[in-house]
Amino acid sequence: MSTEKGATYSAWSNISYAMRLHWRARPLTLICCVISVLVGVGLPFVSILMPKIVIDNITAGVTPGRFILSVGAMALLLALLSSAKSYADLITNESVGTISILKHLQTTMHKHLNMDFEVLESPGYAKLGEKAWRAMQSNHSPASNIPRNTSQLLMNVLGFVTYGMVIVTVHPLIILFLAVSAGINWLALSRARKIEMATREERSKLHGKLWYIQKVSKEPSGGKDIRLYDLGSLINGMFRNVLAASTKKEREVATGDMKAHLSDAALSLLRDGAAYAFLIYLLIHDKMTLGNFVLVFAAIGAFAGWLSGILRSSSELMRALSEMSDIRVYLDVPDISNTGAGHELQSGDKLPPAITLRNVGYTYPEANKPTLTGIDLDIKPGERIAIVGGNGAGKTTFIKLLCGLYKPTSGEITLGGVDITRYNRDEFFALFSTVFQDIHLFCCDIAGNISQQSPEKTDYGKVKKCLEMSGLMDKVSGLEKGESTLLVRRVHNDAIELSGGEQQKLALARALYKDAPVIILDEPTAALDPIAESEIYQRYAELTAGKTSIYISHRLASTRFCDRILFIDGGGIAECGTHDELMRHGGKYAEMFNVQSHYYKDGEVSENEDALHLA
Ligand SMILES: Nc1ncnc2c1ncn2[C@@H]1O[C@H](COP(=O)(O)OP(=O)(O)OP(=O)(O)O)[C@@H](O)[C@H]1O
Repeated sequence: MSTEKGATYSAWSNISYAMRLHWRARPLTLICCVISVLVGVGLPFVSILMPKIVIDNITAGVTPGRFILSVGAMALLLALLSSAKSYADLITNESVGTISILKHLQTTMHKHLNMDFEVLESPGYAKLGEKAWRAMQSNHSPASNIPRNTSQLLMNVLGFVTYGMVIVTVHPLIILFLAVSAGINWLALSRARKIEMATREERSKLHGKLWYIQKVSKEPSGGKDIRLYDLGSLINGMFRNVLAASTKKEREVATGDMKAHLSDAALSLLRDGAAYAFLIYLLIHDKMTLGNFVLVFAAIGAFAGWLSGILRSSSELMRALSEMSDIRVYLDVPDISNTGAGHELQSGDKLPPAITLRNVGYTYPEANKPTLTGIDLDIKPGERIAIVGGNGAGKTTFIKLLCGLYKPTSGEITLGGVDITRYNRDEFFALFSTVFQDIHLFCCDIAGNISQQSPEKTDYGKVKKCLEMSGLMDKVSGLEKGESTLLVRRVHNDAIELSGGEQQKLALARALYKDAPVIILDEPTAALDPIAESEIYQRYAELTAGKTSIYISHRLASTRFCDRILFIDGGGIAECGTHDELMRHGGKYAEMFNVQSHYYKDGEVSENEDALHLA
């Protein structure tokens, strides 16, 4: 079962999931777990059997040869079992945590990279991701130890049964007594586990908050504001409060555990004391041989150990299984879009067919009103469209819908008359070259950042051409290693840092390299200096030649070279037409344009009070 919220998996399902994961990665691990179970019970059993055999042999007066043979055989068996245990423990310890952590990291990495963007962005999913991440963070995490937890539980149960049988054969009353006290222990521990489970969700939320605050405090991107606005004490205060709340909850769990263990210790003392007294009574009254006395005496002590072991390992296993559920809930969130075979698309280097929007609307998850509603639009192949509008009008949302990152919550978008959801998601993405406002650089060289390919697959001539067109060539040619210069200093010591405008040029070069039939530029010149910006405007026709282009900008003068301007306002297309048409119409576009153009008079910045009014 897999839903975004509240999915659960049975204990059996989680155990078999973990076992299959280990079996596929290294079958020897599970074989060693089975060996651990058998040897874990057999080894102590042989140890407590040995004194009985020695005493029985002595009291029976066996020959020295037979004595040596039977004791020697036991000693040999002990040595063999002990070696088997060491080997099994070694293999299990070596691989249990490592395998599952690596497998989960690989699977989650694949999930992050391939899931729908809309799902990736949703806050609910991010919380599931944090929970899953915490569940698999270290190789000491319970989720990675399910094979070991399971084998320990089995070993304790097997030991409990075996030793119980030994005790039963000597005197059934003792086992009855031991079983009743075990039941009481179980109840005490169940209470502790209930507290743990009841507080789990809340503890997880508090951990999530701590994690977030820590992340914010160490990210350089927020570091400037934290220092200049003196946010340190505010963030510290938040951290302290959340930490105090988290510690309080953890203490509740620890107190429950402590009470359970105290009651376990008190009961063990009573139970074992009474059982030993009974044994001594049987021995004194000749109702038990010395050999059996030694055996059962030791068995009662060990029996208590098996019992506590069952309680402890079942509690650990339960915890591991609920963490495994966290991981699986995250991994099993389904994609919304079509990732399977889709409707046939024409090859990427031709103009795409017309894109049509009919009554398209979009409401963000958890938002109380739609960001966009009732959008009707026909985009002709090769058309150059500009999108303008105020902050928060929905321009970026519009282009995310258009290129399939979001699925409309109402209406439909078609490409060549076919609903875009019918195309394979990744084939559809291939139609778009995009430059978004937030630019991400990858920890490879400049050429790789542009081609988005390995060096062997990169066309360096094309990289150079795109660098020229985007205006970044001057910078790159001045670097010692040119386009082989590494980026992202966090990863590479010899990497360089690009300024905001240079990053924007690099993003444009990346979009040009992809050379997809639709090019979408979301404020691609916002960080550029006036000369670089004007070069991009002059080259716009060349950059978008033979492509459909969508251009978002707040600089209204820059949209004049587009065939059509869409003015987004009030959740829809409020005005549509060429620059001249919209100016003649005298609506909000014209108003915005006039306000903006007021700043620029014969190359000088107006300093009148209108400017202050607008600031
Ligand atoms: N991931 C999101 N979840 C919820 N609401 C969002 C999300 N992204 C944007 N919004 C909201 O949707 C509205 C439109 O945002 P969008 O980014 O599309 O505006 P925009 O026109 O591109 O704005 P700007 O000119 O400031 O870049 C805003 O009110 C914003 O708060």
